[in-house]
Amino acid sequence: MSRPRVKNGDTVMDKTHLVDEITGHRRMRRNRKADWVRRMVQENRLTVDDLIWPIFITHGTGISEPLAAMPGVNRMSVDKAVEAVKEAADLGIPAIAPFPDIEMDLRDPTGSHILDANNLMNRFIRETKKAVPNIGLITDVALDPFTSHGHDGILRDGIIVNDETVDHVVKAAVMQADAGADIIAPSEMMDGRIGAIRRGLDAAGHQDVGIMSYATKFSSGFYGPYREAINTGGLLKGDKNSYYISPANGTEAMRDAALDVEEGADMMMIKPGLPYLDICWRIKEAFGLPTYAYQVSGEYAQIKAAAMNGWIDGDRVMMETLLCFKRAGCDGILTYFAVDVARKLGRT
Ligand SMILES: NCc1[nH]cc(CCC(=O)O)c1CC(=O)O
Repeated sequence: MSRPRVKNGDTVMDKTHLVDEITGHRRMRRNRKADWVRRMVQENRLTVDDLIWPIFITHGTGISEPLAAMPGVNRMSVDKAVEAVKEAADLGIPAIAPFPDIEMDLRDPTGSHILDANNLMNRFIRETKKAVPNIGLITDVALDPFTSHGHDGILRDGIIVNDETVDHVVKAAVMQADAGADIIAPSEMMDGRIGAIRRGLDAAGHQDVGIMSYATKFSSGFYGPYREAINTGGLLKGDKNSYYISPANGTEAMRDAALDVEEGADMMMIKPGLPYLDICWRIKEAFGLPTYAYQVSGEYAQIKAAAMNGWIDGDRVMMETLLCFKRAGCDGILTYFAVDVARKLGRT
C-alpha cells in the first residue's frame, strides 16, 4: 500500500503528519500558491470608478487649510476646491460630495441660509459644473451646516420638527438642482423626505436629478472630525438620537431603507461604513439598488492616526477597508482617501 504523499512546499506529507487523507484532498492553498492564480481567483476589485470624494468647502478665497483630526484633508475655498475637483476628474474619480463650512453669522435656528440661491454650497455647485462638467455632483441637503445649534433640522421647543424641516429640505434640494447638482443626497433622516424631494424635483422640471438616500444613517461617534471640519461640533447641544438610527438596530434600519425605496430613492447609502458592513450586505441583497458606503471622518482619522504612529501600514489598511466594502456588496464608497487611492490605482 502506497501512502498518500502530498507536496506542500518543501515538506513531503505522509502519515507521520496529523492532516488526514480526506483533508489532504481538499487543499484551499492550491488556489493561493502563486500571484498568477491569486489574481485568477480574485472575486472583488477596487477601481477608480468605485470612488466618491467628499470635500469640505469654506468661505473666502485662496484658502486651503488642513484639518487637525483629518491629516491629509484640507478645507478649501471655492476657487481652490474647483482646482482640486479638476484634478479628481483627471484622475477618473466619477463624483464628489461637497460639505460647506458656513460663516457663523449666517447660521440661525431654522437654517434659513440654506434657501439662499447664492449660498456657499450653491455657488460651489455652479462654479464646479461650469469648470468641471464631467464630474458628478452629489449634494447633501441637511440643515446642520446652516443651523446655529448644529442639528440637521429645525429645532422648536427642544424638538427637531419633522415636516417643517422636510419643507425646507425640498426647497433646498430644488435650489441645488437649479445650481447644477446631479444627485441629491439627503442626510438628515427626516421621515418622508425622499418622496417629498422626488415630487419637488419633478415639479421643478428636474426629473433627471437622482436621489441617493442616506438610507441608513446611524447615530455614531465616528462623525467627530467632520463636525470640526464644518464647525458644528461646538454648537451641537445634545445628540441626534431622535432622528438617526441606533447602532443597535439592524432590522429597524432595513424598514427605514424600505421606505426610501418605496418613496423613489435611486441609490442607497450606509453611513458610517466599516462597522456597518452587515447593513451594506442586507440592503444590497434586499433591494438590489446601487448601494454605497460612507467611510466617514472618524474612520479616516482612525486609520491615519494609527499609521502616523507606525502601528499599522496606512496604505495597506486604506486599500483593504475599501475592498471590504466591495465584498460586502457595495457599488462604491464615499471616502476621504479617494484621491490617494485614485493616484495609487493609476500607478499600478
Ligand atoms: N448631516 C450631517 C452630516 N453630514 C455628513 C456627516 C458626517 C460625515 C463624516 O463624518 O465624514 C454628518 C454627520 C453629523 O454631523 O451628524
